[in-house]
Amino acid sequence: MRMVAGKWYYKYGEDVKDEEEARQFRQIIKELTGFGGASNPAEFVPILQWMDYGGLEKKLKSLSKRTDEFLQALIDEQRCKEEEGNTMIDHMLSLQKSQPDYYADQIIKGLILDMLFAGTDTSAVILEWAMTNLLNHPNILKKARDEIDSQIGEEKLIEESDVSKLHYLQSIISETLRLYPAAPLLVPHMSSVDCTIGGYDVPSGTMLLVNAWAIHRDPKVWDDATSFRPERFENGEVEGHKLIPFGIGRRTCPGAGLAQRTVSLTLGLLIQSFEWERVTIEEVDINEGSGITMPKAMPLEAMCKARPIMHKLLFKSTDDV
Ligand code: HEM
Repeated sequence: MRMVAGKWYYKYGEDVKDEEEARQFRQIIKELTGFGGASNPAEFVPILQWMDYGGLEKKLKSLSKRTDEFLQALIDEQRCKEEEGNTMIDHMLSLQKSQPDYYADQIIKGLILDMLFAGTDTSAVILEWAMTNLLNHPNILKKARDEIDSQIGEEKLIEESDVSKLHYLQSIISETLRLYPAAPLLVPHMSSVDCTIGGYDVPSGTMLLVNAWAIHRDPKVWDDATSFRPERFENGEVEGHKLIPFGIGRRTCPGAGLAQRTVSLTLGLLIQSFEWERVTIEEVDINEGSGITMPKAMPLEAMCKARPIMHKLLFKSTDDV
């Protein structure tokens, strides 16, 4: 939310200007993510729709009203400020002046929600799975660290523009997205006309789910399908559409490039800056929990200590002061 509205809602202390507002936001996000993973029986048994089975529709309507009011208040607050800032809302409000029909408040609120839901948990989950697999495969972690040390050196931290040089790091991310796609069933689609898919007749208006998780682990499509082996991506492009963590076609994820850059940069910095170890001799648990973005069943715990580059850079920055 710092990028979106210039506010901290998850940090405690002096950076949180309004604790009540932060509490409200955290509550809204908690409820929205909870509903994101909920399945609604009424979508499969239409008769349940008119009796609002489980009260889901009523709860969602009340939550969407609170969310809408909260986001509207944020937009109004930014609009009333005398100085124009550098947040996402500021930029969209300035576009609203030149294109008022397109950048209506309703669209701005939708874009904020997109950023929050489609963009944050997905990237965080991928990072957690990548670190889990690196801790379970210390040889892969070492190879990634060696690549970073040889390509970037020990005098500076990785920057976004360096990521394209780190091919092995990117293979690790592709392999993580293959085995642990953050949206394992992509996003539900609906057939707009009668069609045939894989020999099955599908009437128009049918909900279609693509099981990317199963495609990514299909032994007919991948060698040694269930092993974590980033080397399989080292020779460049993957043929066909067998790797689809971001979907394909017109509704493919528009944040794919951003996600790949932020995940690569963050993972690269974690590897470059710290030595990582498991907290026990046993491998880190790789069971999948439930939820729309396929989290780990058990949150990752790991030990780390700063690598020499951190000491060097920290002392350098103290010297500069
Ligand atoms: C590792 C991170 C991410 C993964 C795995 C991911 C995956 C996906 C998938 C599978 C879809 C559905 C594609 C389909 O319908 O077939 C999707 C849609 C979408 N994603 Fe992402 N995403 C990620 C990060 C992001 C980020 C960072 C943003 C924006 C900041 C974003 C914005 C969106 C939006 C707006 C849609 C809906 C597109 C539409 O329906 O036309 N995603 N994403």
